[in-house]
Amino acid sequence: MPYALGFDSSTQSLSAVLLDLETNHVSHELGLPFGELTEYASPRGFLGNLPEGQVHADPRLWVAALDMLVQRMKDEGWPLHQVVAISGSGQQHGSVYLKAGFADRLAALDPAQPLTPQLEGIYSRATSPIWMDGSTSAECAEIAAALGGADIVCARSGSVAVERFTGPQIRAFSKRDPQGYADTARIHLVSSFLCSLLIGADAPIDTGDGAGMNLMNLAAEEWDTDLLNATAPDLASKLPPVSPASKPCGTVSPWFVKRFGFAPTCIVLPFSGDNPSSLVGMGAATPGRVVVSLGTSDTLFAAMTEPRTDPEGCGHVFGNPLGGYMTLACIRNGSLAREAFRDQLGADWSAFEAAGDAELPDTAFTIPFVADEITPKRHGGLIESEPALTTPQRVRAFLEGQAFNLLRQLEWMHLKPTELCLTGGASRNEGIARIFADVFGVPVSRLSVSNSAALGAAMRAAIASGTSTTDLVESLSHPDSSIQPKERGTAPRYGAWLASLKATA
Ligand SMILES: Nc1ncnc2c1ncn2[C@@H]1O[C@H](COP(=O)(O)OP(=O)(O)O)[C@@H](O)[C@H]1O
Ligand SMILES: O=C(CO)[C@@H](O)[C@H](O)COP(=O)(O)O
Repeated sequence: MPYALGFDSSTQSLSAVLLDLETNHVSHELGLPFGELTEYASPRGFLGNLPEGQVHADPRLWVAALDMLVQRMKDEGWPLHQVVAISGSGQQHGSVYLKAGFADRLAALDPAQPLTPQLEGIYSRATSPIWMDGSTSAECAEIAAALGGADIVCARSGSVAVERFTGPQIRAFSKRDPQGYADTARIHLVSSFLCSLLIGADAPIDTGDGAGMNLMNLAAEEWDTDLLNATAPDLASKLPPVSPASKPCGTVSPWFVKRFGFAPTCIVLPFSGDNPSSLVGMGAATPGRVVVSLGTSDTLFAAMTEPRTDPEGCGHVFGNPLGGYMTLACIRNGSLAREAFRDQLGADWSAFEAAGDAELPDTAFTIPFVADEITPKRHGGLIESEPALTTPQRVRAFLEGQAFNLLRQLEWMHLKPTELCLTGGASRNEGIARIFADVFGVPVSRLSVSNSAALGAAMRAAIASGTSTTDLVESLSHPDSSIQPKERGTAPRYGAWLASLKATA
């Protein structure tokens, strides 16, 4: 019986989904929260105590997690020898810096030894900046100036120069540590780094995740020489090639074959970003379905046929792994802000469940930016309009504020959804899902598979091995029964919220 396997390495965990290709159903699912790997001191997947604005992760954590997760899959009896195709995805924008000899090291791995120690000393930068890093405003301005303006960077790459994007992060590294940059022979995204481990060679960067770098020419689907030159010296030689997500880039390496029993013929597709991969998993790669992902970040995305950029400069165009483009807005104050507010209230998630039933006065709203926000750009600081609300009301106002901020993205995206598909860790909370239905004024649905990014990766692998996309979407991306919005809308509060948001600009 053939199987397709998908991985997803998001901010806080690595997960895997195995598809049975005879029935087109999920046969196995497993997740590994990075906090379990205590030696990396990253309970949330990233390191603490860095200079202001910098958020980095230890790349060895991702390597160790891959080794550990596949070992668990083997121990649980997953039919790894019957897997015919694998793909995966990674949190977007994060980058890994490697010395010369990375590919040689991968090719010479000893299957009797774990992965992490065999890659010691190969990193030219000890830590990897991730999407939460906001420390590169100066570099964004320099790149925009070199290209002749923010609008030119946006027209070419799909986004204005953005602090968390890989190009500005590479420029910052080349300025802060010129020797470390000179010692770097290869720069990978989280996605292409993990794919490299799997194939035992340098993997390409796919057009979905590649569009989140401010380095790829969106129309040509190739590195943009002017953007490369504006970013850092000799950058072209340090990047792997760009590839469509659908073109196999190798087979599983001997290390995985010998250690875990994969078939040497099992093909590997380029990994993509977690959001592009989730677009596939949610059955939204064909325009029509609008997805909200409530993971560490909150994102709203949809497929689109023509690239449409955000006049405010916060939204993005990425490649759609199944062809064409996708539109995306990313909110930094997602799950970690919900957790901080929950803890501030001394509550637990049941208060968020209960908030679905709370009623609010028309004047009550909350600007829910606990930490600095990127969409829109604002300094952190919670603003609650009404001092005397109950806990369920305060939670409702907070969640409505988060939903309002995603709702307003529909305008520049020119989207008018008739339904919203929710995914991500917080989407399982019924109260949160109900509030999103009320704010958007449309029914909300969810999939039974919780990790839509790993599912999308497995679906991409299945498509490459000959399964029809339509059959997969029909079997796997069929939303469950939907939550209907309440009759009484949230419109008056939305107006007050928008006015307050403008006033804080
Ligand atoms: N019952 C719940 N209610 C609200 N949020 C939840 C609940 N369970 C998990 N979460 C949130 O889900 C988040 C993790 O989501 P996930 O999609 O796994 O993140 P990522 O993919 O970014 O690693 C946690 O930070 C947590 O706040
Ligand atoms: O920066 C973005 C998208 O542009 C984030 O959405 C990252 O891709 C992290 O994703 P999650 O871990 O929150 O799923």
